[in-house]
Amino acid sequence: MSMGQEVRYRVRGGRPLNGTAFIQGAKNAVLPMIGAALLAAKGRTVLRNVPLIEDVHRALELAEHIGAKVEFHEAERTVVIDASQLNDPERAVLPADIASRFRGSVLFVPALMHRMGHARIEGVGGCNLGSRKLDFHYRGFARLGAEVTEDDARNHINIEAGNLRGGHLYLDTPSHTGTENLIMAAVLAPGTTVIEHAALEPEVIDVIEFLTRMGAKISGGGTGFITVEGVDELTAVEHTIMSDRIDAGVFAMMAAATGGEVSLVGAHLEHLGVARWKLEQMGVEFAQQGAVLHVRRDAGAPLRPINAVTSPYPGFATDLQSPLMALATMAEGESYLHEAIYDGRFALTDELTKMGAKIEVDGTRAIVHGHTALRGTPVVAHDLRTGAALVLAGLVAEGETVVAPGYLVDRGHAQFEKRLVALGADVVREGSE
Ligand SMILES: CC(=O)N[C@H]1[C@@H](OP(=O)(O)OP(=O)(O)OC[C@H]2O[C@@H](n3ccc(=O)[nH]c3=O)[C@H](O)[C@@H]2O)O[C@H](CO)[C@@H](O)[C@@H]1O
Ligand SMILES: C=C(OP(=O)(O)O)C(=O)O
Repeated sequence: MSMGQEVRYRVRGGRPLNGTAFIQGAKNAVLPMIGAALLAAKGRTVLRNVPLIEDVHRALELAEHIGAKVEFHEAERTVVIDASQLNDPERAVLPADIASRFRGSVLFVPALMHRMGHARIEGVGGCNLGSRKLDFHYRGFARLGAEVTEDDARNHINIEAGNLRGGHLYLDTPSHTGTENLIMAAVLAPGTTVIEHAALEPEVIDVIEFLTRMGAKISGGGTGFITVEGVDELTAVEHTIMSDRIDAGVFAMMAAATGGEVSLVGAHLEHLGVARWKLEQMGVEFAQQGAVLHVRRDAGAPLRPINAVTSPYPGFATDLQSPLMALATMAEGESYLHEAIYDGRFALTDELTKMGAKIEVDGTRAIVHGHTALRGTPVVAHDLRTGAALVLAGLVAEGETVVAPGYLVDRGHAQFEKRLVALGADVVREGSE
C-alpha cells in the first residue's frame, strides 16, 4: 500500500454540510459480483451502479490478469465483463502485486476453481485491522473437495479443485466474505451444499440475487442457513448493485458532525441496522422519503454520547466504528465503544488524539471523553475507515487537517472530494497515483 502515498485530503473545518449527496454502489457487493461474473462461461455480464473506487480498479485488473475481457464505462458507472476465455491454466494465479492491495481478491478463487480447476494465491491484502484470517474460506473449499496446501517458503496457497461436490459447511462466526465465497464455490459443484451460521449482511443478499439471476439455485439467504443446489452452468446477466450503507453512514455522520441537513440519494435506513438507532440516540434525525434518506442534526442542540458494540449485521457495523469514534469526540459526555470484530481497529485513536481528542483505550474497548475541540493537523489514514473518520473530524476541526495516504480513502469512497464540495465542505484532494 505504498504506491498512493502522494494522494492526500486537505480539509478545512467549520462549514455545515447541506444539500444532496449521491450514495455510491456498495463496495462490498461489487467485489463479490465481479468474482461471480467470472463464473459465467458464455456471454457478457453488465454491472450497473459500480462505484468508482480503487478496489474496483484492482478487481478489474485482476479479472483481466486471469483472462477476462473487461470494459469500465466510468461515466455510466457500468462494467461489462466477458469471462468466456478463462481457459489458460497458467493464468489461474492471484499475483501478489494486485491481490495484496485489496482483500476482495480472495473472492476470485471460486471462479479459478470452477473454470480452471486450480488456483494459486500469492498474497491477499485488505486493510490492516489486526489479525484477519481466511481459514473459514480454505476449510470450506476443502470440505467441498478441494485440496488446499500452503507453500510456507513462498507464502503461497495452492488449491486443486478438479473434483468439487456439495458438502455440509459451517462458519465459526458469520463471515461476510466467507459466506459469499462458499456460496460461489458451491453454485457449480454437483449436489447439495448447506452453509450453517451464514452472514446476514444486505450485500450477501444482493450477491445471492445476482447469482440466482445467473441461474444458481440458492435458498435461505438472510436466515443464517443457506442451501445451494449445484447447477451445470451459469449465464451472464445484468444487475444493478445496491447502494453502499457504509458510504451512507459516513455521510449521515458528517451531516451530524457539522450540524447540517443532507439528502442521501439511494440510501436506505433499514440497511444501517443498529447504527440508525445509535445515531438517533445521539440526536440525528432521519426521514426515509422513498429511495432518498433525509438526515439532519439541529446545530443548536448538543450531540449526546453513545455506547456501541460492533457486531455482524444487523448489529453496529465495524466499518462505521471509526467515524462513530470521531463523532463521539464532539458529543457532550463519555462514549463507550467496544470493537468486537477486529482486534486492531483503534489506530484512529492516536490520530484523533493529535487533533485534541481525549480517548482511553483498553484492548478492544475505548472511552471517548467529549466534548473536545478538534484542531487541524497532519494525520495518518491507517486504513480506509480511519481515513474517512479523519476527513469527518477535519470538517469540524479548527484550521487544516491533512489526511494521508489518500489511496486508502479512495479504496472505498468514490469521488469523495467532489461529493463533499457539492455539500459545501472545504476539501481538496491532492496528488494522484
Ligand atoms: C470485502 C468485504 O466485504 N469486506 C467487509 C467484510 O470483511 P471480511 O469478509 O473480511 O470480514 P469477515 O466477516 O470475514 O471477518 C470478521 C472476523 O472473522 C475473522 N475470520 C474471517 C474469515 C475467516 O476465514 N476466519 C476468520 O477468523 C476475521 O479475521 C475477522 O476478525 O466484513 C467485515 C465485517 O463486517 C467488514 O469490515 C469488511 O468491510
Ligand atoms: C475492512 C474493509 O475492507 P476490506 O475488507 O476490503 O479490507 C472495509 O471495507 O472497511
